Amino acid sequence: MYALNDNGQQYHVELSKGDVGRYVILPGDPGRVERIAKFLDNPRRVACHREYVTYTGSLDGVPVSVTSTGIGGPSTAIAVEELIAVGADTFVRIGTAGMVQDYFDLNDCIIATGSVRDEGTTRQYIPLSYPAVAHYDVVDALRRAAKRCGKTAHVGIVQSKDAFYGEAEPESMPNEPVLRYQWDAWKRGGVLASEMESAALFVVSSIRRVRAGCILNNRGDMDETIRVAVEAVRDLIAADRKEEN
Ligand SMILES: O=P(O)(O)O[C@H]1O[C@H](CO)[C@@H](O)[C@H]1O
Ligand SMILES: O=c1cc[nH]c(=O)[nH]1
Repeated sequence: MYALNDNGQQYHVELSKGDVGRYVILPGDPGRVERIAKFLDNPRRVACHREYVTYTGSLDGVPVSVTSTGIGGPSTAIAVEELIAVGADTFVRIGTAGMVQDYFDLNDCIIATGSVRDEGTTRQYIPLSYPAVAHYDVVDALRRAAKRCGKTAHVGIVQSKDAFYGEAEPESMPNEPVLRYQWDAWKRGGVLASEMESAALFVVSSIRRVRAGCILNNRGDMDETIRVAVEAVRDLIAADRKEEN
């Protein structure tokens, strides 16, 4: 099912079984991987190919990895598929986002419970009536971790799109009336923020029966958001350990 390169590694992420833990933190930006990896014990770079940079370290003695997804659904779906193929089963995306609602403080973070599938990748997996939802375990772990870290978190639906400039500069698009109409609909519907990867992450994860969640940041301190995500992974590790024993 999965494509391998000449070294027997996953074709795009260049990883093999044993290179990553079951818990993987997923930033979009490859430049954010090392910054997140510094929160792990003994992090080391295990792969770097295209937009996919991977570090593996540990938390509480359990292997945890960080892999960048690149921008958008296509590269995210590939990362998630290939990470699952080498043993990952729990994902936490850490990303930046534009705020749809205007009542947030710029320091607040967003925890996604689901995503509007306003992108093309997941339509190639399953009809649009299938929801893009985060896994309850990960949402709950993120929510509790934010509280412990003293970070205000808004929990709810986000939007995943393909065209960054459709959000950033709709006036430059022939499709401007539709973009504005839709943005207004998301706002009235309570959508919290707009980004580009969570729908692909949630749909692929649901279909493959693994767990995924997502925490987003606007202009706030990224290290604070990373700390929340790392705390949430610690919680998941502890809860999984308890369940296994
Ligand atoms: O900060 P990351 O994780 O890359 O996420 C957001 O930033 C990029 C756009 O600038 C898109 O990938 C969007 O989803
Ligand atoms: O406004 C923004 C900021 C980050 N990412 C987005 O998709 N939109």
